[in-house]
Amino acid sequence: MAARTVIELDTVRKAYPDGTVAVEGLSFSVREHEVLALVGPSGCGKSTTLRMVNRLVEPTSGRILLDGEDVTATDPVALRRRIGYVIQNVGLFPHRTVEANIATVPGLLGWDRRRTRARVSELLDLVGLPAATYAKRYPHELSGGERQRIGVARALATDPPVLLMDEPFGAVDPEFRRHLQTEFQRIQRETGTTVILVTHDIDEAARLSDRITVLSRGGKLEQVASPLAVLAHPASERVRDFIGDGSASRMLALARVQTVDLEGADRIVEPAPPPVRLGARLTDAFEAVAALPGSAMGRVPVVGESGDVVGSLTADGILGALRRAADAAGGDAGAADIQDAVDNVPGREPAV
Ligand SMILES: Nc1ncnc2c1ncn2[C@@H]1O[C@H](COP(=O)(O)OP(=O)(O)OP(=O)(O)O)[C@@H](O)[C@H]1O
Repeated sequence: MAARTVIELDTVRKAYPDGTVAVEGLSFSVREHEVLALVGPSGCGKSTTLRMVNRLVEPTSGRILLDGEDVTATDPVALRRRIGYVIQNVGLFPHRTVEANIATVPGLLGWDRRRTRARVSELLDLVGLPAATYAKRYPHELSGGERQRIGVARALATDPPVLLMDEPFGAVDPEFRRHLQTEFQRIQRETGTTVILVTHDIDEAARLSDRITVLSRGGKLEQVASPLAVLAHPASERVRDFIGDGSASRMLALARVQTVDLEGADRIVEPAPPPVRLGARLTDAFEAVAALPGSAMGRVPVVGESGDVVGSLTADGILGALRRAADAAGGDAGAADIQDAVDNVPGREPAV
C-alpha cells in the first residue's frame, strides 16, 4: 500500500515584499512517517519553504496542504500545535526552566499538572537527559548540544504528527553532531513522526533521510529521490555541483553487503582475516578489503547472523554491490559513471 501523503506543496511561489523571489513553482509531497531532507546551496529558499508549511511565512501563490487541508485556511495557532518546529539556535525561553520550556505547548492546550509533568519526564528520557538532573535547570546551565536536545523535546511535547527541522544540528561540533544525528534517528523511528529536515549538508541528508529534495537558487526543484538515487544519478548539473565530490564514498555508506555479491567460502585463504557481516555497510566491507595483507589475496570472509561463514567478498564484489545499489535506485546512468565514482573512492588503489 502506498504511504499516505501528509504534506503537499503545489506550485508554491514566494516573492518577498522587496521583490526577492525565494521560491518558484515548487511542488513536492511528504509521506507519512518519512524523513524528507530539503537541501541546496545557501539562499535557495529552504527555510522559506519550511516556514511556509507552518505559516511563519505566507506563500504568494500556490497551495500547501496538511492532511489534505489548505494551511492558509487553518488557524495558525492551531496549525503550529500540529507541527513541531526545531531551529538551529533552538530559541528556548532563557528565563524558564527546562521543564517549563518543554511544557509550553501543553500549557497552551490546558493540560493538567500531572499529565504535563509525566510528559516532560518521558520526553527528557527520550532525549537522554534525565528529569532528576535537568528538569529544573535553566538554558544557560546546559551545553549547546543539550539545549538542542531540549529543543527537540519541546517540539515533540504534544506528539505532533509533523516535525519541521531547520539545520537542527548546525551549531554543534562535528563529533557531537554525529551523536545527535544518531539520537534523532532513534527518536524518529520510535515516534514515527513525519519530518522535513532542512540542511545544507548532503552527508547529513544522505544519512538521515528517506528521500532528498534538492533545490537550486530561486527555490526551484531540481530532484526528489532516495539518497542513493540522488548520489548515483544526479538529475542535473546543478545537483551534481551541489553534491560535489565524494559521491562514491557516500554511496558506500548507504549500500549493504548482500548474498548476491559474494563468492564461495572455499576461496578464502587461511589464515583468514577478520570477517565482515552480511548486511554490513559497504564502507565497512571496503575498509576491511583495503586493510588486507597481501597474503589474503584481496578476499574477506563474510559471516551470517549466526556467525557462520556464508561466503567471501573482494573489491570486485564491492564494486558490483555498488552498481547494483545504484541500478536499484533507478535512473539510467551508465556503468562508466559508477566506475568513475568508485575510482575516486579514497583507498581503492591498495584494495586491488
Ligand atoms: N524577509 C525576507 N525579505 C526579503 N528576502 C528574504 C527574506 N527572507 C529570505 N529572503 C531571501 O530569500 C532567499 C531564500 O532565503 P532562505 O532563507 O529561504 O534560503 P535558505 O536556502 O534557507 O538559505 P541558507 O541555507 O543560507 O539558510 C534568499 O535570497 C534570501 O535573501
